[in-house]
Amino acid sequence: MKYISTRGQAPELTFEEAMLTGLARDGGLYLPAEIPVMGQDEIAALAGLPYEEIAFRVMWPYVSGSFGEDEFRGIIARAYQGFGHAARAPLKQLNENHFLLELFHGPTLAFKDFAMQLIGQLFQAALARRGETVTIVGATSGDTGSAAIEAFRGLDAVNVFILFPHGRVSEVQRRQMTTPADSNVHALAVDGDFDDCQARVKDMFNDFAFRDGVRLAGVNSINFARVLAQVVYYFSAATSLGAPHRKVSFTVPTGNFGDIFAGYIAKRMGLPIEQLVVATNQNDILHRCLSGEGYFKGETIPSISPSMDIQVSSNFERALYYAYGQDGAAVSQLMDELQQGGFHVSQGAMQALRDSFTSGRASEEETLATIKATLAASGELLCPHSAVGVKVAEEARRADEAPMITLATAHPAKFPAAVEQASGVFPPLPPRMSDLYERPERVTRIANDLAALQDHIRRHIPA
Ligand SMILES: Cc1ncc(COP(=O)(O)O)c(C=O)c1O
Ligand SMILES: N[C@@H](CCOP(=O)(O)O)C(=O)O
Repeated sequence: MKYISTRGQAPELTFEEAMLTGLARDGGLYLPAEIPVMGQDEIAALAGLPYEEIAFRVMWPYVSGSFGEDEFRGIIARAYQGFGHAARAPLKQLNENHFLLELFHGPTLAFKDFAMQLIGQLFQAALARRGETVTIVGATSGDTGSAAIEAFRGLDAVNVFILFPHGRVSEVQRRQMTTPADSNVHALAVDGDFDDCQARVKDMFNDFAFRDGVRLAGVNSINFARVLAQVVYYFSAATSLGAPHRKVSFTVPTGNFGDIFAGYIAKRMGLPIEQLVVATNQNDILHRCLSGEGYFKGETIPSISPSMDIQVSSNFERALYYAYGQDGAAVSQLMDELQQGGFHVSQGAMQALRDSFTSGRASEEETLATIKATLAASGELLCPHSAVGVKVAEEARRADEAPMITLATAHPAKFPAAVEQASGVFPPLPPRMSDLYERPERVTRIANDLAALQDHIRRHIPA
């Protein structure tokens, strides 16, 4: 399997090379040259299998040139052994035709652990084989950063720098990033918003002297391995509700478009998905775009679902690549226009996007009301991101049809203030994290300035 860039000007790579490379050298994002399709009988055979076996069968065609079969099975087993639920991604029924896919039973209590625990293992295996070290620089609105730090802390071959927007993540998220004592992990509180952090990370990748000098690697969803790991739970959830014999729909709380793009890949692999619903908070650039208003950046407004406070959705570039008929030059042109503020989507591409995605938006009030109402109706305490999903899903459901599965992307205990405000219930952290508020923090406050960030990173990686 070869991997190609959305902008068409970077070298084709193997899975392992694409994983270790991060952003393509033409500024684009790597994708498999062809998406493997699973037969309906192969999909049916997934029903009832352990999560790890489903993960192996779904991901194997993508990785088989880079990892051995036994090696990859071992990597999957180690990745998910620390999860706090035997099913890894359990489904809960909310009402007659609406289900919640709980993705927060990993070590840092967010869906990011599904991919990050896996790529932590993949990086270790690949770097040991090559005898190489890398510098991972990541941007986070709260959850990617803590998941990355948890997955890579204490590893000799990896130094990790996480940029998060100062004052714009929850206290639990911040402490998850600032309290690990391992010397190879560094939390940087940037004076800016998430989009600034993500832009600086991309700037570092586009500065080839810096990139090659520090051997830069990325674990944001820039990295296709991140997206791939998230494809798995679409299959596990859908087959447990009767796919491929029955269609299902998914609603995905969305920010950087990685999680819903994983659903799109699952659909292209043959999973019968009726609707893929993009659910946004008040930072609704994706909803506006899918409603035909073009893709124009606005100001990021802080919300009670801070992990989705994003205006420039990195993976939307991947969706545009397919919507524009895999035309790298067209994608490059759009991304240039985005630098100037935004772009209109062509009629044909808009139709292609609408064939794949629908969308909705939840206001702050609606999010709070959904947390309260869902607790009363089903006993399920939602985090604000998941509540955005449930609200939008209820509107997107059609009377006739496919069961709706909303992705519950984080544990409510990561956002206790909003959850308590909405429901009157304070969600406690799991016992293994109960001293989080007492642990000493280690963080560097830093300007939203490329040179300052690069200087800090150079000075903090071992010679
Ligand atoms: C809790 C939570 N929900 C939803 C999202 C949005 O996911 P994505 O960025 O893949 O669209 C994020 C951030 O990625 C998140 O941390
Ligand atoms: N919401 C994310 C933002 C980064 O997204 P990623 O999937 O590209 O890593 C976060 O919590 O950091």
